[in-house]
Amino acid sequence: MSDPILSLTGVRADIDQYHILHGVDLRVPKGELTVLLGRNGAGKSTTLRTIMGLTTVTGGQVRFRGEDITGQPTPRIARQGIAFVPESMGIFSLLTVRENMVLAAVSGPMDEQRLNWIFELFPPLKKFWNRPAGNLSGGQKQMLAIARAVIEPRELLLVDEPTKGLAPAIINDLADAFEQLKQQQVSILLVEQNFNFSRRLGQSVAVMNDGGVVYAGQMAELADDEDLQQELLGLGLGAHQ
Ligand SMILES: Nc1ncnc2c1ncn2[C@@H]1O[C@H](COP(=O)(O)OP(=O)(O)OP(=O)(O)O)[C@@H](O)[C@H]1O
Repeated sequence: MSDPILSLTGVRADIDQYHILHGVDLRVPKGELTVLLGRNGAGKSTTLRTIMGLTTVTGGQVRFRGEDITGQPTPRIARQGIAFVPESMGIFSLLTVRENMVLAAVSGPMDEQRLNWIFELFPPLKKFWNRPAGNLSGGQKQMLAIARAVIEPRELLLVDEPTKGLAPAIINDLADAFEQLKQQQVSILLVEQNFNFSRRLGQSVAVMNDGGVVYAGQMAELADDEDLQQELLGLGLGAHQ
């Protein structure tokens, strides 16, 4: 396993008065796609939000490229090179695809070469460039959300459940795009519930339960071990999503 670009050690975090994370240990290897799995309410979204400085950290450490970023303000964490696509996607429905992208390029005009790379990753964005984002399909909106996150170079991409509510054909297109991001050695931490999507893309995997990581390893091992899947995720034989 290569060096981690991101590591969490014993991270505890609260939302309001609730203790949600109870000591999360997680390593995201550089240049790989890591999937964070777990049942509903296990703490996956909260882990992403905690990395971005959006919860109250009460213990432990988050390190990015070896530097301690625990509890830093969110804009500073983003500027250091972490992009975040929340489950709500954060796109502007009334603005065109182009306007959404222009707003995401906060450091200045969009880099044309990078934009062409994004069009290769997500052809529908080029096709619907001057259409309101609200008119896009669910999968295309997800593509726009990811495109906004990577329009400026980012070393680590956090994506929260991109397949949620998408039809299988669209999930397949999205998986193709993630394959390409992987080939570009973008480090990615993906929260997912869809095990087939996860096993196709994931190199490393961590499984959460009740605010902590209960399993971490290579995805190939978990994908081959149906008993372990059943134990950790409640997936039945042949009943993968
Ligand atoms: N704003 C909040 N106030 C109180 N509790 C919250 C809040 N947000 C999340 N929680 C609780 O924190 C726990 C972890 O939630 P989280 O959303 O991180 O889980 P998850 O693994 O991402 O699951 P899901 O796939 O359902 O989103 C859950 O018990 C949830 O009810």
